[in-house]
Amino acid sequence: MSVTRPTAPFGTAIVTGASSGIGKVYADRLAQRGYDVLLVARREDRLRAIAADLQERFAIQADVLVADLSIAAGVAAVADRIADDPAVSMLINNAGFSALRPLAETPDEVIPRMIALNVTALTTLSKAALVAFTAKGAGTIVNVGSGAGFAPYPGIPVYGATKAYVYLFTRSLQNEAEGTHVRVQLLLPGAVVSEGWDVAGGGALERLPEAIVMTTEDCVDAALNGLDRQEAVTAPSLHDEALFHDYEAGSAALLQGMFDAKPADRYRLIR
Ligand SMILES: NC(=O)C1=CN([C@@H]2O[C@H](COP(=O)(O)OP(=O)(O)OC[C@H]3O[C@@H](n4cnc5c(N)ncnc54)[C@H](OP(=O)(O)O)[C@@H]3O)[C@@H](O)[C@H]2O)C=CC1
Ligand SMILES: CC(=O)[C@H](N)C(=O)O
Repeated sequence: MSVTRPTAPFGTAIVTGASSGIGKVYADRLAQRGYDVLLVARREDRLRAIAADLQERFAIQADVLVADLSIAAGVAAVADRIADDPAVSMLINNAGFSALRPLAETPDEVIPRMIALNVTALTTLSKAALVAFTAKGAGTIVNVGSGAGFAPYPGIPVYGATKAYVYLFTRSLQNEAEGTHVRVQLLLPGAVVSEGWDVAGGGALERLPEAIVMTTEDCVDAALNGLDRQEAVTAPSLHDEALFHDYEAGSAALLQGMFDAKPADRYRLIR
């Protein structure tokens, strides 16, 4: 006889990039809060070990979806799950990678792969979740950007630009979700200790002063605290919130200032 397990009270949280780093801690904390979790990444052995551990410690359902989110089939597998499983109540769009190299030294294949994962997958899955959550009148989307998306930083030309995209895209998504019961949080970590720095290469983490690098646990606990406080944007390591508010006020003024039928005086031709 088959036994149907009751759905967890909070539903199922999908965590992309759950096999290590920030995503692994998200899976842990959400399971602790009583969510069932669906863990997504490429390394199946790691996902299965994490899922087994979470099930044992928190008595929740932890499933695994092995998918490469830099290819369309992998993204479609997750999007289908969001569309088809009414228990899905949260999407943590966390999977991403960086390459610490100047553009001229970045292998050609890395560029489309990074954009596919950091930009296309996050966008496609956000859309799938927005549609599904709007239809059922509830749901939470968390998009993981980075402090590196706010200004050009040497050695990460493509990565920084993908995170600038995550910022602008997610702020727009929040406008679109306004008036619905879909919540969208933008998480902006600073520097966080994770395997991501090994993937990025160049031993950069070791060169950073300890005082500016956060643990994954502190990052995710602050992120969830921000979510509980209904924050739209959570930047765990940003102590001076005014910096962010001034940035947004400045960019809104710049946007307005960009629109005029006449060229600016400095471009007037002197005859
Ligand atoms: N660490 C930091 O300082 C900062 C990190 N961030 C962001 O945080 C997020 C998590 O990074 P972090 O925890 O540091 O790094 P990790 O390398 O520890 O985690 C990245 C996760 O993404 C998964 N992943 C990578 N490529 C793919 C792919 N093609 N398809 C599916 N999953 C993939 C990895 O799993 P697998 O290899 O098994 O597929 C892994 O689970 C990223 O978006 C990153 O940009 C933002 C700011 C700072
Ligand atoms: C610079 C990096 O690669 C880092 N993952 C970050 O987002 O700060």
